[in-house]
Amino acid sequence: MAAIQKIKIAARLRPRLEGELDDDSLEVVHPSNASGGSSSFSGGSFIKVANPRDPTQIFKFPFTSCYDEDSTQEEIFRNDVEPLIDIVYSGVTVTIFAYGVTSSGKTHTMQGTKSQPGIIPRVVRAMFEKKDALHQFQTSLDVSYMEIYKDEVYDLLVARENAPKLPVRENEHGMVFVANLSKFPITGVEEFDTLYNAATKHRSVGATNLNRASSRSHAVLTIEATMLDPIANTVLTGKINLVDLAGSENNKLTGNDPSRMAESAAINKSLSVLGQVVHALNRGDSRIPYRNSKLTRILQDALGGSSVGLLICNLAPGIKFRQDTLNTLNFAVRTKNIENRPVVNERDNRPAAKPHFAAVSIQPPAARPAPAIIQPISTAGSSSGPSRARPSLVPVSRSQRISSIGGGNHYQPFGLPSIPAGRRPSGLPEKIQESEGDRSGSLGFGMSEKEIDERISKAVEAAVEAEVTRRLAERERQRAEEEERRRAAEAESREEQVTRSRSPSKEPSLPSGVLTPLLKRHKDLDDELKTRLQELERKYERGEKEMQLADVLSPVSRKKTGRAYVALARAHSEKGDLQVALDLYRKAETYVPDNIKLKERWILFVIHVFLLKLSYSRKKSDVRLLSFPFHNPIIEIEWAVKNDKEYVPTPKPPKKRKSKKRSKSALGQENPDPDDAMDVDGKRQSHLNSAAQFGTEVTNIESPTKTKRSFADTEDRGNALQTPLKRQKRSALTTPAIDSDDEMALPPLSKKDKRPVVS
Ligand SMILES: Nc1ncnc2c1ncn2[C@@H]1O[C@H](COP(=O)(O)OP(=O)(O)OP(=O)(O)O)[C@@H](O)[C@H]1O
Repeated sequence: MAAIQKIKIAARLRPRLEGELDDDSLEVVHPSNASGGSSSFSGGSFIKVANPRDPTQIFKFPFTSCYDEDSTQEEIFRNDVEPLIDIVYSGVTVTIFAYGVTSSGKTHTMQGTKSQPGIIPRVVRAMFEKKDALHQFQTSLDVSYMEIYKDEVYDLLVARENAPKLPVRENEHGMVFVANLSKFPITGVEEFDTLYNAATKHRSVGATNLNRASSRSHAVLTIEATMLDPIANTVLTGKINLVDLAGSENNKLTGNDPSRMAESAAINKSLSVLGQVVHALNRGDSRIPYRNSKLTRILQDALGGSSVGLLICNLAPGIKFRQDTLNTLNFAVRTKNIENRPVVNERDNRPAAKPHFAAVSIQPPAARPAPAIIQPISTAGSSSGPSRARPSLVPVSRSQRISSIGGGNHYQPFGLPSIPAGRRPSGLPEKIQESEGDRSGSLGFGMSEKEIDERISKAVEAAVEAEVTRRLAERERQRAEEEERRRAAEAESREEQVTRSRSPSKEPSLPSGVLTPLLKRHKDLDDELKTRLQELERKYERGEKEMQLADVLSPVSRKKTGRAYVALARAHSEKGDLQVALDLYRKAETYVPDNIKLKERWILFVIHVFLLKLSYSRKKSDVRLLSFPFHNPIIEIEWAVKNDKEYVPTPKPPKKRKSKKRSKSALGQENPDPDDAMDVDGKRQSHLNSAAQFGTEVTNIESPTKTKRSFADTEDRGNALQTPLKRQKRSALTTPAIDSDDEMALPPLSKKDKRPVVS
């Protein structure tokens, strides 16, 4: 297991700016404070914040380094940053990032001013100083600088107008990099300053209420040190990423205009993803959402990866920032649990031995090339308990070896190992060499190079020939087997056919002549079935279309269409086109399937039509309405109109006898006997009762204030036969209309319609 390095956290409180109120909402407490010491960053210090909701409650955030408002750039650099330079020169990637709310002093800490240079210029100077001390290496430094603005990556070292959006990619080893990002070699501090000052002007900066020069992007400056060991012919590559994050913003405080708002949204989103990544790493999630923003993708190696990390939390004083301060501190608390597994990036430049596999025939096999290593090489005793850090996914090719840092505790903040003597620069962690294959490049078998080559060619030819022959033979065998199987199957099926034709049929044969009418009947049925099916399909398609149309309409349009269909249905029912009316009600229902009242009315209407049809069919041979099975004047009028007869009202039955059973059976009866209906008053009455009862039920569920136009109603109005027949017919057949106060309802009945029944 590689040694685990937790991200180190440093908190820095900036001094109050002009116009900011003096309050003690935030305080940096050092253990030496009590004893009157002056140390501003010794261990054991913490940040003290009062709970905004309950000021009596105090939160304490202990960090290894806590810097108060009097701390200097020099202090921070010497204490927390300088030790990391040696780690960079050991071939490890180091990432320092400044995090905090807008105007909390991130840029001041990272970049600083001419009079108070920040971490970046100090790191560069220190890098050059160290480089000059590394006599045994041929060291070169390169710089690259990018910004992530609105989740797009731009090269800050090229003129802004020429800077395209750069893609973030992953190499074959799973390492994330920014494609086409320029990298400039730097030979001295002045050269760097010139480049950096020019690049800084390209960075997106804007004025907000809180900061006159607020960074609108995240900036990542990388100094890469390449150290060639000319004797060992190996190359060490160390990097330091200096990240000045844009600050989280509260748009109420910043007073951002729309363009600033868009920037702010991008900043806040990427910072939120950063928070999610930190949270996920803390929980030990299997999926870390690095890919959710460019910022986290680029910082992936620093967060749970193979680099050493330092997070500087910048804090702004004052109640105004208290909530943001708490957020920053909470973020810091989570981040300090993130475990990285730093690895040394070393590339072996020595030429690899040729894989002289042909030599197998004449000598024991040469050592095989070392396979790529996905995990850092383990260091005994370097693991400290169960780890939640992701294993580094940086694989190492044969010529690139990675060693983990572990063991001793040379650098206090990161617990790095002590420096071994030798050609290594002072303070560099020890590499663990993996076993190498035979690197001599010479077989030394007493054969000339030419002879070996010839042998190789022969061996290869022979091997290829043998392989080709083997494969051809194999294919031939498979083909023969397949052919055999096919023939056997064919023979089997032929045999089966012959057996079947020879053996007498088990089914008894029908006498001639019987089959033909049966077949004919079967065909007729078949045709009928087909016609019915087609009809059904047509109906279904029509319904489908209606449903599809209903699906795309807005609820209001659906309601309107449904209402229109109801109106049409009503018009048709008035005309007596009951079938059409039925269809239209059905359509209306497609548009307003949830309208229960429409459903109820529709059911009543269907029953009504059914009863009507039933009565007509019964009356075909009878001219007298008295023989009508139900005491239903509407139907009687219908019948009279349709048959051009005079309407004679049926005398009221002497007494209503309730018989649930009969009534049920009457409704369910498919072929009622007309004579029964004629002779037995009770039976007729039961039909009537059932209908009336049904109508009453529906009426009961409606509001008593509503106009009730149930089936029972219809009957009452139908009783008003003394009115002209036409109106009676209309009022009777409009029965299934919907309540007037229903959304789908038609206009309420006129007063005339409602007038009392005249008997
Ligand atoms: N330690 C400090 N000493 C003196 N002045 C400071 C310090 N820290 C910050 N400032 C001042 O506070 C102001 C805001 O600082 P800075 O621009 O660095 O904030 P920031 O966090 O980078 O803001 P943003 O996220 O908006 O870019 C600047 O005027 C800066 O000079």
